[in-house]
Amino acid sequence: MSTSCDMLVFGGTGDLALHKLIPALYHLHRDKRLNDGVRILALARQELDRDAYLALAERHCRAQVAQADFQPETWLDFAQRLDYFTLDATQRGEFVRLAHHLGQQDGRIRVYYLATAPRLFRDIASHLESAGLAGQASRIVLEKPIGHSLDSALEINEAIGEVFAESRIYRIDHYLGKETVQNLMALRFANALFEPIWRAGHIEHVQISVSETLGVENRGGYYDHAGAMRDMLQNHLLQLLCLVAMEAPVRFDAKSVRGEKVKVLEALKPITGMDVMDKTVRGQYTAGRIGGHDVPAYYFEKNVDNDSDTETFVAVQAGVDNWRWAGVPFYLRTGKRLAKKSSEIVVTFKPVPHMLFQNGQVNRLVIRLQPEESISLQLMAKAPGKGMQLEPVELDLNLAQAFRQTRRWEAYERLLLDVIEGDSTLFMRRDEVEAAWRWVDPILKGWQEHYRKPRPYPAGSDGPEQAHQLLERKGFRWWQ
Ligand SMILES: NC(=O)C1=CN([C@@H]2O[C@H](COP(=O)(O)OP(=O)(O)OC[C@H]3O[C@@H](n4cnc5c(N)ncnc54)[C@H](OP(=O)(O)O)[C@@H]3O)[C@@H](O)[C@H]2O)C=CC1
Ligand SMILES: O=C1O[C@H](COP(=O)(O)O)[C@@H](O)[C@H](O)[C@H]1O
Repeated sequence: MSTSCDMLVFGGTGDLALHKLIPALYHLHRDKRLNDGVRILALARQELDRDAYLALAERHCRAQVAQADFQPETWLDFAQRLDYFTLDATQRGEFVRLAHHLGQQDGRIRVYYLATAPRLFRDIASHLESAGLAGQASRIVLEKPIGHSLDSALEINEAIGEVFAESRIYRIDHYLGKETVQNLMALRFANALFEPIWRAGHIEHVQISVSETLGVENRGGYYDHAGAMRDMLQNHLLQLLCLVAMEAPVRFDAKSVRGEKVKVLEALKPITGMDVMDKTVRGQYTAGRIGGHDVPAYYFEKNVDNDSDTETFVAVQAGVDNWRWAGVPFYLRTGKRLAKKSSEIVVTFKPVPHMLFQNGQVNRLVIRLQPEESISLQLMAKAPGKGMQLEPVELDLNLAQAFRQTRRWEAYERLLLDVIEGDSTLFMRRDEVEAAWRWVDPILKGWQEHYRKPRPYPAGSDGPEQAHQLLERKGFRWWQ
């Protein structure tokens, strides 16, 4: 059971709040994880009274939560925690009104969740401070992406840091809240088996793929200025890379885990200038078919420029320049409107030094984050019968089956609870975000100078052909 707190969700009428945050809070309430004293206040400019907001939130929550998990009486109970406050976050004066509405804090924890565009972060932090709302018991949660470049991230971090101490800033990356992502740490650091072979001497290459079937939906205005690199790779995929590549932290706490992750980001081999042509692939979807339906090209999506050069797909060959990983390629790829929704980390081991059999293959560890969560190790075994006919078989750990009685938590449930509890282990520290941008910025610059046009790929495919060539050059293939 959590501690009591006021949770203020700026951008409370937005996509993130209605699709992810409110449903996550509902689930926590339903599972009796929220203290009775947790109050939720959604804020946005739209003029709504409390009833109208509750109706809006209920409609979205019903649509997001599995039918079996949504009970009208539980919703009514949960809704007692919920309120709405109309406020324009750019207007300092409105925070005085907010302070009156909230009343005395009396040491009570206040969580400010900024589910708004990053351009509002600075205003919100400074207006909270001038209204006397940024005291020691308050915490601020920032959504990714933090800025759109290193400079803008530095500016945001600087501005927020003037109001909130780093220990009270929670930079969220919801991939870190996913169950299997944390299982990756359990696999690596709670099993002696893997550590001796988790290094360049034994690992041939690593693939991290996050593919989506969705397009940009109603977020074209944001996405067309971001693209796949800023929206996904700079944060989610690099965080996954960190968890694969980091050294064992001394303790499982915020300081140690984040300290190890930042070392990985700092060791990323720079990709600069013309290197982008060899080491990266940008793609943009054209019209195609997904799940039996025709879908339009990216440049026909709502709020997208119709001669947009924004990438909806990116693949990168990264390298981590340190003792453990020298010479091991890390292939990262992510894209929208691909053939299937899946997120996987695939660690391919080197072949045996001398193969005795005709059809031996390498061992692979496949960590599936979604749609189903599983970890499997591909081994070679002899097929029954005469002769040494080898076939790959899987040692399979299906996490949903292994822990059948437990509902799988959504990432936001865990992370919201962590903020309330004051545990920032699964959040990004300032230097991590900046180190990630420091690596990404030269790639974006290289694209501006040498690689402006993304390669087209039909919606429903597995991305542009060039993404396959990126691996084929080294004799590898993307794991399907
Ligand atoms: N949607 C998602 O799945 C994800 C989103 N994010 C990030 O979360 C943030 C929000 O995204 P998303 O929910 O999609 O965006 P939306 O555009 O759907 O929502 C923006 C919200 O901000 C409010 N808002 C805008 N201007 C102001 C203002 N001046 N004062 C107060 N409120 C304001 C809007 O309400 P109103 O106009 O009424 O003021 C609305 O509630 C972005 O940074 C995005 O990158 C991150 C991960 C996933
Ligand atoms: O942060 C984001 O993540 C989602 C994908 O999240 P997932 O949990 O469904 O894998 C992506 O669609 C969105 O564009 C991005 O902003």
